[in-house]
Amino acid sequence: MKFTKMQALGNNYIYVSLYETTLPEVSLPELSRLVSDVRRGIGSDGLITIEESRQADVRMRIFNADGSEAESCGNGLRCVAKYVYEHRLVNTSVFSIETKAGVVEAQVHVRPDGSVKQVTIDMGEPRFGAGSIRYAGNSVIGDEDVVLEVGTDQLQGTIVNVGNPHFVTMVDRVDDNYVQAVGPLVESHKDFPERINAEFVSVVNRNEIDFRVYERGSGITFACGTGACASVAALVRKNLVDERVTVHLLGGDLEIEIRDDGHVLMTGEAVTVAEGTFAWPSAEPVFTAL
Ligand SMILES: N[C@@H](CCC[C@H](N)C(=O)O)C(=O)O
Repeated sequence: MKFTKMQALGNNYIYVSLYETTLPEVSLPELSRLVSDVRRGIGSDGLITIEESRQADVRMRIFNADGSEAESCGNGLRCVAKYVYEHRLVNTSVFSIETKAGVVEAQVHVRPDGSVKQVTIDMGEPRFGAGSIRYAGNSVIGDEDVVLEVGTDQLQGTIVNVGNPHFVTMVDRVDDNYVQAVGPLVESHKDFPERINAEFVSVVNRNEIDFRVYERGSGITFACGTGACASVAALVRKNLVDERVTVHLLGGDLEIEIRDDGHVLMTGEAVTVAEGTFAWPSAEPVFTAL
């Protein structure tokens, strides 16, 4: 199986273009678990396939490192956009990408040598509150917040659906130890039957925020594009930041803009790390031992 490893702000996936290669006879969740394993596979935050679409110019599917399929992936969308443009699977710099959550628009910023380093994605309009996801709790506050019982603490956060689900909590200062301790409890909280991505954000000023994430199905990652979009959308709704915000993530910065029509625009890097062939037959026995 041919693959490309790409990363965006350190959020790295194995990309498999079904235009150019065939998949081994294994389910995609299994394949994602296998390639994501840094010791027995390749090592990544998950697997992304690039496929033909009936509704858009191309289609992507995203699987987390634990094999669960997500609806969307912001960093993945930017890498897919770079990939399909540079591989001439599209011939315009603005094109559409189908995800499990619907179709979004990508714009690649083409450099003089024809390569792409920066990509903007129009992520569409976010939805807010318990009604925008599968929520099984009974602790709703206002239109968009819920309170979770986490150990002996109560944690208030904003629910935002940007294709996939997010719980955005404000903290005084981002703290990686806190994210490691509390993130998994939020991700798998009983109030979220489909689990959730947990974001911890602190406002630096009206145009900058610090951000950490514990991703559903992948744990702590260096960056989460949809999480950054969800966080800025939540903070704009609470009038705590302006409509253009630089999000400082563990892996670097993302520029997020909330347009007048409510659409969230995300701009940031997309980088190719390696291309190769995954030796599936020799890997198979290793996988079955997992
Ligand atoms: N890292 C991604 C999000 C990947 C999916 C997420 N873990 C989920 O399960 O919803 C991003 O950049 O948005």
